[in-house]
Amino acid sequence: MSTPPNTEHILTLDCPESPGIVHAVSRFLLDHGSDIIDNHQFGDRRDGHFFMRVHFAASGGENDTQALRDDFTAVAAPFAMRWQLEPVSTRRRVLVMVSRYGHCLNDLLFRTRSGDLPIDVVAVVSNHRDHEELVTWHGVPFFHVPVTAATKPRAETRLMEIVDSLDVDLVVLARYMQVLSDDLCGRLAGRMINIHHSFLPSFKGAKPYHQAHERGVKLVGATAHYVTADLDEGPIIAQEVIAVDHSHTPDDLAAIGRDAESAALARAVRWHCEDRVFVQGRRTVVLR
Ligand SMILES: Nc1nc2c(c(=O)[nH]1)N[C@@H](CN(C=O)c1ccc(C(=O)N[C@@H](CCC(=O)O)C(=O)O)cc1)CN2
Repeated sequence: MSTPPNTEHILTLDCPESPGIVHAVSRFLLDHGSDIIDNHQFGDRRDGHFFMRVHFAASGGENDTQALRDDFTAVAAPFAMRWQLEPVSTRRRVLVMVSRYGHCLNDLLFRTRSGDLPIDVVAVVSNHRDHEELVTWHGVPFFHVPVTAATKPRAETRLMEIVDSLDVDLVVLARYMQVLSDDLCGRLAGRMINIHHSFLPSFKGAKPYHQAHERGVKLVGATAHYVTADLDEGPIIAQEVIAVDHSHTPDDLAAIGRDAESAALARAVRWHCEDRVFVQGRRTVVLR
């Protein structure tokens, strides 16, 4: 008899702390003939909330994922779990937005092409045409959506048309330099990531490297965070810092900082697409 295929899945859940959560999950996996490959959990004692991410191999094929979901519903209900169960093979559909600075876009496109990031960049949207040739070379659809104060609502409507038509899972602001409306932030809550070019909460807003130079910092940094209506205030996902010194000009700091920006953004995109990030109020829990 041939051995049925093992399909790897990721089960993520969070819920109010309660006795028996781990037992209920492990019992479910045992009852479904699954092997646990990797398991991370965190119980936040401050606010009594529990987080869990289980990587497991189920005995059935991919078409049994819905059966697993149907059965897990009864496990989740008594604990009021928020949960998700996805095959590891699911590739998230990502739309990248960029303005003039293209280093983060270039890094994401390269990491995707090389297989380092297991995502599909399904579109790039920009308010400028500077990076159209690079995007087209990668075989990715490029959408030029110009923005002015007067046309911003129409530009955001066009963006959502593209997001919906391409079934986008995640929007990544790769140095996209336009403030997005409260409405758009609400519609993409939890699935839009921005890279801010400073080690937040230091140096919010415009020209953070000039602010940092004025302050005489010895580290520059970058912060990848979920986008909310409050500029640069969204839950932080990943950060990166690089040492600098008194000899560096603001332009030097910006050049040095570009590596930190690309590294922090790629890490945040990876963790989000691997279902490792949980938003808890103004913070995140990252199970890695
Ligand atoms: N609602 C939000 N929108 C955006 C966020 C956010 O957190 N919430 N992050 C920014 C990125 N960003 C800093 O990282 C940033 C981008 C743009 C501006 C800004 O003042 N833009 C001006 C236009 C500037 C220009 O045309 O060059 C504006 O929108 O009027 C500040 C911070 C992305 N959006």
